[in-house]
Amino acid sequence: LSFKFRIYHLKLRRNSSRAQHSPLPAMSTTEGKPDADAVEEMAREAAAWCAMHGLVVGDRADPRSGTVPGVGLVHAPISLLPSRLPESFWSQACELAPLFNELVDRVSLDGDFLQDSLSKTRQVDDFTSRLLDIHRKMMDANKKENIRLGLHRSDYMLDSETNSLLQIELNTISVSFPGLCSIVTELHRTLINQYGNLLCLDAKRVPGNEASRQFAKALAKAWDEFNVDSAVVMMIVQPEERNMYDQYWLVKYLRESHGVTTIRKTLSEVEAEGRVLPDGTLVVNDRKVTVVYFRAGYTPNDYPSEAEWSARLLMEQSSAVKCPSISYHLVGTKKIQQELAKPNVLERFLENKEEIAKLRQCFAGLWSLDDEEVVKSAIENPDLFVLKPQREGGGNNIYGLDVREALIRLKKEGGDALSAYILMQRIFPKASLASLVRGGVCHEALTVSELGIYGAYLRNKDKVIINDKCGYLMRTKVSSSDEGGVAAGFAVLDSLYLT
Ligand SMILES: Nc1ncnc2c1ncn2[C@@H]1O[C@H](COP(=O)(O)OP(=O)(O)O)[C@@H](O)[C@H]1O
Ligand SMILES: N[C@H](CCC(=O)N[C@@H](CS)C(=O)NCCC(=O)O)C(=O)O
Ligand SMILES: [Mg+2]
Repeated sequence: LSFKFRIYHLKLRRNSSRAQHSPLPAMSTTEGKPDADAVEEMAREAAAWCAMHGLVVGDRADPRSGTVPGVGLVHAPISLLPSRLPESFWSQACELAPLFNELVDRVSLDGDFLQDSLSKTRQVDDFTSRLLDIHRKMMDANKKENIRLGLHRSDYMLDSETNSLLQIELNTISVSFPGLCSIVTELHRTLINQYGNLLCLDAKRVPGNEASRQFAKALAKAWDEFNVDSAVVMMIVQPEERNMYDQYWLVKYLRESHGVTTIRKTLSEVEAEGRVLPDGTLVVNDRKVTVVYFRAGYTPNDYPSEAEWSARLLMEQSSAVKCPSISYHLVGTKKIQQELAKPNVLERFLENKEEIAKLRQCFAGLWSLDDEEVVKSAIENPDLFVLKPQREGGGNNIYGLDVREALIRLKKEGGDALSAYILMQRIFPKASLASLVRGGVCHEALTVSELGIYGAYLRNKDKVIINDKCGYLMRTKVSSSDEGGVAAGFAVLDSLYLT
């Protein structure tokens, strides 16, 4: 193998001196067989490593892969080597994490701002309307959440037009991959150590990634703050969940590092088995629950009947720490993202001028559809925009010519139809070659990446116990795909190589 690599390496040196902005050494160049062999060898090693380290997801080919743990697993879709990012943008993204954590908490306390900002949306978007109903009930009951836990992920793309790091969105509910992302970093460090000297790569340029342990620690600290020893953490999950191993990593660290027991329940199971005691304690299946961690409940698909809505309300009414609370959930909607980008709005929630400037610096163009001018230019240049409904979980955005059609249709419909959406500047990251491995098959593609920084925020009344970045998720997708998404099958799990 080393002989092959030497040949490959020499070719690589010759190639990379030619190609400008050469991405990480493309694991296979057009010439010569050996490169393909080398790549295949690495892909096999990587896939085997994934299986042995729990970097796995349910295999959609196996009907039981989302319901029976340990059945129908396949290695998580991965890139063979980490994607590169200039260190300055990495530092900028890390610096923003505690600022966004604090912003979420401040905005969550302004119930009127949330209700008013979403008031027109609720006229045309039933899902958002149901969330607002629960929020309104809590406001009317003057419900206070003294212990507040946020486990967020702020997603960014590096816009090649402006060479600036721009926020795609801030997720405040059910952020995926805090478990698996840490293992991808380990995989890449292992592969670089094994092959790096021949590829002139240095594993130390792959930043550490403790997301799984730090999220488990934040959940455990929230459980500590509530201080009921016999209580459990309850993870709200979907009836079918092929990403269950990402979730089980948190369960494992909660138990092994913090001695905290987690139970997994669907919304309908909570409706059937849950109740709130007169003192507000949430009891499910006779277990006291002091922390509810939502890995479901972020999409209308999670509420197929009234049972799921009453479960959501029951938990909100209880004294348990909700991660997220209904307020934190609403702060993470795209409409609020767009409202916060308006002039002088951040100043309503934060005092520090530098921090406000840092947040604003990463905002892409964001507009409501009340803005006639912008709607007009989006109809004329649809490729420069993304049209977004108030939905999470991937697969809901509108791109390209569909933006024009949708806007013309919505304008014809008139009324508040436009208020269900926001318009966002389309961000164009630079494409680079990468080798992707999915289902044991390795192929090279032109890709773009999206960097997510995890953040944890834990507060008890006016004491901020945790406000920190907690690792990162790099998702890499073929550059031809508008939407992306790992679960959706377009993106792979990646990590970072700082340049
Ligand atoms: N402004 C944008 N420019 C380019 N791509 C975008 C933009 N907004 C979203 N995307 C792409 O669409 C995907 C989903 O969009 P996002 O706003 O994150 O919705 P969701 O909440 O469903 O994840 C992103 O991961 C990214 O690949
Ligand atoms: N199955 C659920 C999925 C939860 C989910 O979709 N979360 C959103 C933020 S709300 C998200 O992080 N999307 C990026 C994932 C991707 O790229 O595939 C889970 O894992 O618990
Ligand atoms: Mg997203």
